Amino acid sequence: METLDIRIGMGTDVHAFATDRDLILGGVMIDHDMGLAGHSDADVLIHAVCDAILGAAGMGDIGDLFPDTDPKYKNIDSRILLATCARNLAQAGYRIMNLDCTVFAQVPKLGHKKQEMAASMAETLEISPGCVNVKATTTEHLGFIGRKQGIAAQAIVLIAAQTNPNIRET
Ligand SMILES: Nc1ccn([C@@H]2O[C@H](COP(=O)(O)O)[C@@H](O)[C@H]2O)c(=O)n1
Ligand SMILES: C[C@@]1(CO)OP(=O)(O)OP(=O)(O)OC[C@H]1O
Repeated sequence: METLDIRIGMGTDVHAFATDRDLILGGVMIDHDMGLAGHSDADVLIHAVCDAILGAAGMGDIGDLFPDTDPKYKNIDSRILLATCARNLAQAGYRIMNLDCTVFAQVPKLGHKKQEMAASMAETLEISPGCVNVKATTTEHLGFIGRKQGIAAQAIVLIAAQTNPNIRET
């Protein structure tokens, strides 16, 4: 007889706006006069998703796997980091049931890019686009986001594994 092993994880990330940087969210280039500062491409949305996946699997956080002191991650496309997290998750015997995310940005407007961001992350994770939802909100001009100093993101993911109770865990 099989039992269902399900786990939940959440992730949060924040990056400051910076000049002379592209703005990339969920692996999608967003047209804006500022990008985000970071060691990698600073894709704050993907970083939150990585942390949600790692959290659900009990695998630490993004900085444990990809330290920002390692030159090999300098300006790296965060989809590569996300694909690594997905691979580690699969190797641990889990699959993603659904992923829900929120981007907190006063600017730019993101409504027209939400589907594209969801589809992009679904493609990288090799899951159905229907399993991924991306939302956006301003903070009504309050706080650092409201002052247009940066963008934050949160993600929550549900993962599941089929386990066989006849196999004793050591
Ligand atoms: N950068 C943003 C932020 C929000 N939206 C869309 O606006 C709606 C809600 O915004 P509130 O700040 O009033 O919560 C919602 O439909 C968001 O998708 C946006 O397009 N870009
Ligand atoms: C992704 C990494 C690694 O390049 O760098 P950043 O782009 O600075 O991102 P952050 O979310 O601060 O932390 C994770 C880092 O280790």
